[in-house]
Amino acid sequence: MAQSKRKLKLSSSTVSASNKRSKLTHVHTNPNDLPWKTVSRSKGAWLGADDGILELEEVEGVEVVYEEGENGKVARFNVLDEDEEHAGGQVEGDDPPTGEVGYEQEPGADNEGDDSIPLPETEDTSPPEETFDTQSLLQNWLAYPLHPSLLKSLHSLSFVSPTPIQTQAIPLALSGRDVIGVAETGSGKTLAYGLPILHYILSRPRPRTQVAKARRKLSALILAPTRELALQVSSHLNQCLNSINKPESSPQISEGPGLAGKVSENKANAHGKGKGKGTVEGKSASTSSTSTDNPHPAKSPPLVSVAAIVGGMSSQKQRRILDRGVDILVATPGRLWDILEDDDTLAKEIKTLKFLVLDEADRMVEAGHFAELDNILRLTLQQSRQDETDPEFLGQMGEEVDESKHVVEEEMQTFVFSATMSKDLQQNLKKRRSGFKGAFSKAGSKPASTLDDLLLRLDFRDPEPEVIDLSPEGGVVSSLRESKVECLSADKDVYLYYFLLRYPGRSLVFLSSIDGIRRLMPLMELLNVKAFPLHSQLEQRQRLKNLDRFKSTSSSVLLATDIAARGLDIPSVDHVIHYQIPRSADVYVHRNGRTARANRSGFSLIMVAPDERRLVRGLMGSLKRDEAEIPELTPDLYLLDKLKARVQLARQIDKAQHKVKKENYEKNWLKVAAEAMEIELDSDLATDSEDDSAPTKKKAKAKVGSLKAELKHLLSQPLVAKGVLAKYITSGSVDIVDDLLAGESLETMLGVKRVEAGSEVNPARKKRKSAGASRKKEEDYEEWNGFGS
Ligand SMILES: Nc1ncnc2c1ncn2[C@@H]1O[C@H](COP(=O)(O)OP(=O)(O)OP(=O)(O)O)[C@@H](O)[C@H]1O
Repeated sequence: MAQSKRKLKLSSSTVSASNKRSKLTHVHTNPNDLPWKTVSRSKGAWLGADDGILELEEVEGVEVVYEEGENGKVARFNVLDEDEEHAGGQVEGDDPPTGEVGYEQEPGADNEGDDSIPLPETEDTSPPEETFDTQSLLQNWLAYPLHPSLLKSLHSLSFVSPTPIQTQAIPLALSGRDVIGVAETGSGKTLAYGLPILHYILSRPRPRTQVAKARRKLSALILAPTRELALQVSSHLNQCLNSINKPESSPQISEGPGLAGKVSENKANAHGKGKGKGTVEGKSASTSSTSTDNPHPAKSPPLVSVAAIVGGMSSQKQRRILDRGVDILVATPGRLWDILEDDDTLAKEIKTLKFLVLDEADRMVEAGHFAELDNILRLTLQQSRQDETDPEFLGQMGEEVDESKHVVEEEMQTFVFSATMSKDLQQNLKKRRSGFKGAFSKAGSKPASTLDDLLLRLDFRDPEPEVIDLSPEGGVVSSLRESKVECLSADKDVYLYYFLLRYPGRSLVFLSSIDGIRRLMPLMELLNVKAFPLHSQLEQRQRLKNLDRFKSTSSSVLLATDIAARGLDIPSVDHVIHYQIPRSADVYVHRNGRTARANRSGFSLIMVAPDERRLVRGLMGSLKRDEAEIPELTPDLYLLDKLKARVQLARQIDKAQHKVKKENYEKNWLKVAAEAMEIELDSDLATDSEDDSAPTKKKAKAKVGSLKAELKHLLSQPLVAKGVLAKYITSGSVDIVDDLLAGESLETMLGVKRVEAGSEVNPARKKRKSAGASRKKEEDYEEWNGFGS
């Protein structure tokens, strides 16, 4: 039920009123007599329609004193003179650190342990500071004893409740257990392990001044298979730290004694006008002055630092960041191992980690990181285990390892998370005590796969790591609508083009090879489709740039290899298209997982050529599903046919352009080679390579020009649906006026209604068709011979 809410906000000056020159002006026993002010609620404070609060009021400069009365403790409210209250040395424009207290506080309750926490600070243009009541606004998080600053961050991110994997993993992780978490794509696994790590670091008393002086000791290592995923994980964690790392909002990692110290440090920061963020890939930490007199404020380090170490980016810069020390390191195994080979300090820190996380462990093995990963994991073994893995040691081994010999400073916790992990592997991991020996001892049975082998090398300190398996049946999330389209390989371009025009949105198209992307890119460009490539042969800077462009362009296409299949959290991907069949069921699940994330809806389409049907059947079989269950998308063959001409023309242009480029390259090469060898080229060849107006070149260019003009003309013609008369839209067999007036018509296809892709699929067949029926289907298919190339 909607209600008004009142908050009593105490400033530090009121908490320690006796130390300051505050002047008591009124004493009230009825809270309604206090000078309440209505608080305007900013967008950031919106928690959904059912947060139940219509109006929020706050009161400032009030001291609460509890007095023993006849019926127990009663609250008395001392209202302080406003001017006097701010005369406590507070710097202008700087909000004092506040200790807000819920109005409905139990008499006698201690202010320090109260749940109410300040809202995150905003930039200079911020509205009056707001308060909220954790009890009612973050009640779904209350069961978890997370650091108050983290709760504040969750609120500012509008993460009203934990996701199911977070609900299960966080308490276990907080209680020191090792966790193996398997949950559907987009279900919030990063914070399922990330929040306990941040909580641990934030809860250790560490004043900012100390943070600035000493090199930080690495607390957590998160390993991810791809650069993009590693960068994303670090930025996700930094997102939670944004308000925490601001010097003004939290001068100490944990609330310790010394409120006065807090106040003075905040004042100093206010003079420096510093506001900062966490460190990602060397991005600047917070900038603030530590002295009010310093005209050149020094950079102040973030309270918790997270760094990403990935290949393809300046390793010197990454080494510099590591030299300063970080709390959380997110890395791809390859680059990390490169660095570790010359960085003994870091290697030592890895030996005494508090948290080791393997995100998407199964992909890490596929990505060919086995050797590096294995080397890194060896560093995390307890000493006796390291001996155990040593080949020389193996030869001598035959006895039980004496666990009591281990001297462990602080037990490392291990978290392994993925959306796909076989049940067998989960069981093996759980029984890793015996499995571990099995993996290394000569007599032990061999692990089932490389992944089993690798994961069995993980040195869980927990005798029985907890396995949480929330993976959905069949591997796909319930908010995803899957579909398929059957077509000849040569027609996939036309079908893709049709799909992109018919269902505008953000589409992620997966191809199995980089060559395929290189072939499709120019076609997309010629057809005026906004497409960006993403594959491993692009420079890292370009990869990130393309990802950013895709994220920020509402109707665009990302043509990607499977480096984009795992973990990438791109908001609002409407469609995932499997242009080529994924090579395994896991890849199918992860590719699909780029859409329909965090309970949003999504659509996936798999393009199946006749020779790929067997593969798809196998793929679905591994997911314990029937291929016939996947509904078919029903393209409009009339429009498809019309698009064929455009695609064919684009192909011709591309071919002609390619030929010109190739000839240029060859001739240039010939010229360079001839010069190097000091020989003279045949006159024809020499003229051709130098002169742009040479007849052959001229001819080729003219051909490209005329084809381009033809395509331009075609693209300028509206694509008109069957039965629609473009000139007389109220005539013809289809009346499109209503749709046009309602804005429901698709601009690129006249007479075609704007609909979601999911609404144009044939209902799924529950059971495999009878032999006769499937023969009929094959015949239909033969009949529709496609477009050819
Ligand atoms: N408690 C929450 N409430 C709302 N959104 C959340 C919550 N936790 C995480 N999210 C958001 O959900 C999205 C998906 O989270 P995340 O990337 O961690 O998923 P994932 O399970 O790791 O996915 P994948 O398996 O594809 O890697 C992110 O945008 C994240 O910000």
